Amino acid sequence: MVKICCIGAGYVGGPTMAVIALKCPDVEVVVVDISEARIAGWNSDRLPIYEPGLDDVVKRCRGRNLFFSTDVERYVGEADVVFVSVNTPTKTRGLGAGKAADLTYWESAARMIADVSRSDKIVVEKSTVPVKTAEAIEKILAHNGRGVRYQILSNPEFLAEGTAVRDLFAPDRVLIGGRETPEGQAAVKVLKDVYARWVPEDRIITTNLWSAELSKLAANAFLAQRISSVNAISALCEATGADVTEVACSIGKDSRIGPRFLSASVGFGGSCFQKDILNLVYICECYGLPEVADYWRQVIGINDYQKSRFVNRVVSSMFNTVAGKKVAVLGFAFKKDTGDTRETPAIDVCRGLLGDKAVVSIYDPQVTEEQVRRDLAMNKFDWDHPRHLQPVGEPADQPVAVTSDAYEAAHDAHAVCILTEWEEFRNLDYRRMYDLMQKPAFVFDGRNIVDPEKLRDIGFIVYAIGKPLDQWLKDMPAVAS
Ligand SMILES: NC(=O)c1ccc[n+]([C@@H]2O[C@H](COP(=O)([O-])OP(=O)(O)OC[C@H]3O[C@@H](n4cnc5c(N)ncnc54)[C@H](O)[C@@H]3O)[C@@H](O)[C@H]2O)c1
Ligand SMILES: O=c1ccn([C@@H]2O[C@H](COP(=O)(O)OP(=O)(O)O[C@H]3O[C@H](CO)[C@@H](O)[C@H](O)[C@H]3O)[C@@H](O)[C@H]2O)c(=O)[nH]1
Repeated sequence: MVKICCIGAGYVGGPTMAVIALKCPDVEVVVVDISEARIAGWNSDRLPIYEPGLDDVVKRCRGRNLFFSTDVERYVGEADVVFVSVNTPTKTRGLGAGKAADLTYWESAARMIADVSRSDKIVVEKSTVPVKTAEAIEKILAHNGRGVRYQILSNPEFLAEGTAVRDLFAPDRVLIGGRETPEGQAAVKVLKDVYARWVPEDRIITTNLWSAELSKLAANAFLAQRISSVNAISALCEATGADVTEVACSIGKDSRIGPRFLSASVGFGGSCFQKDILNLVYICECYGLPEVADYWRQVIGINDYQKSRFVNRVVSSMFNTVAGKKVAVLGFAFKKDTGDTRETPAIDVCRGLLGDKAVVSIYDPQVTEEQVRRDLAMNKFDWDHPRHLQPVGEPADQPVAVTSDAYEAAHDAHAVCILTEWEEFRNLDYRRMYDLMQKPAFVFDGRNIVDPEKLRDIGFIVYAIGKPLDQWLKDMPAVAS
């Protein structure tokens, strides 16, 4: 029986291993982590991450062939296949600060594997890493190996949060990169046989190590580029009277373009896109490709522009000042169906509003008040370290409230900003909201989930990303002066 151990019980390690355990009942899967709180969460009735369908998967195999433990060394030592799914944050200091991947956690995991291993192992890169990381890991293991033989595989993860279980059950593809030696190919086969238990063979792609590592960064860069492209067009729509939803639908009908990932928004967030593109930019610079680096950097540039453009619209529409005005923020997670707030556009928007002295009232069905305050107090990129190691500043004494429903957030507010596309925000009683609010009452829809015309009929002044502007906004400058 193959024994699997996964180092890192986070958004990737937890769900991925739970699905492997479910689909391979004869394989023992142990997920280990240095964070006691995380492991305690996985062993409890309240899992440490919110992901639709995950509770059920974990309940069906936890204690049978799926285990969560802090005894990292024991289970790594016993495993045949060790997945490494630890944080790979953006460096905040030193060479490559603000761009390069910080491989501290990866390196310490690799050194620990070398320390405790007494039998040959396949080590699988599950974290997203710079191209050529496998070479560095091989060196660490080879120089500390005491005769143990290792094969390194790259098996990047493509799941998206909110749909992780669905994505893992029916992935578009599973990618496995390995050395092109007989030993390397034998290791690829071991991992392929695990996935082949439920993934059709034609969806399991095998490549060389560097192609697999680079494909992950490239896939995220392409996805983020689509969002920045449609967001760039959204600004032009507002200037011309075109409607970005109609434009996206029209171009998406071209089968060469396709309809998905063309929703204009307040900006993309999440733990991956920005980090991985910065990583790609840094790699390009290191290989002497500044033009390529600049090309990808601009995807982030447009994303930052989109977030500040949204704040500018709010401020300029409200007579160029939000000082002392209550603004309700609906949604703080970076997308619906997750409680994850890493790099969420809501942080930048709230900071922008607070910078203009607004009083902000936030409601999100899955994000706690503690998390909101941590996020608003945290420095850029610090969120991507294991939670118990995150340097968190004292929450500043800011005029921020976190409410338990949308109506409470909107009570007495001058404006509502919709920043996450939660289903419940589509179905709010906007007439009731309007009655609760100061007048003129504004809605700024950063996700295009409300019908602007219906809200205008109620009496709201509505701004929706990339949609024709109503007269009020046409009369205001797009950029606050
Ligand atoms: N979140 C996603 O949707 C997603 C999808 C694909 C790939 N990825 C990549 O996967 C990796 C992990 O992402 P995540 O979202 O699961 O992060 P996460 O922060 O949720 O989980 C990482 C876990 O690793 C643990 N850890 C760190 N160093 C450790 C060590 N030396 N020993 C044991 N445990 C250790 C941390 O305590 C943490 O619980 C990153 O490289 C990320 O870019 C993430
Ligand atoms: O048309 C769209 C689609 C997405 N978004 C935003 O883009 C961000 C990222 O969304 P999504 O990609 O769905 O979620 P992630 O969980 O960040 O997943 C991405 O990042 C993961 C980590 O690398 C990869 O594994 C996934 O394949 C990749 O989709 C979110 O803020 C979304 O709201 C838009 O604004 N418009």
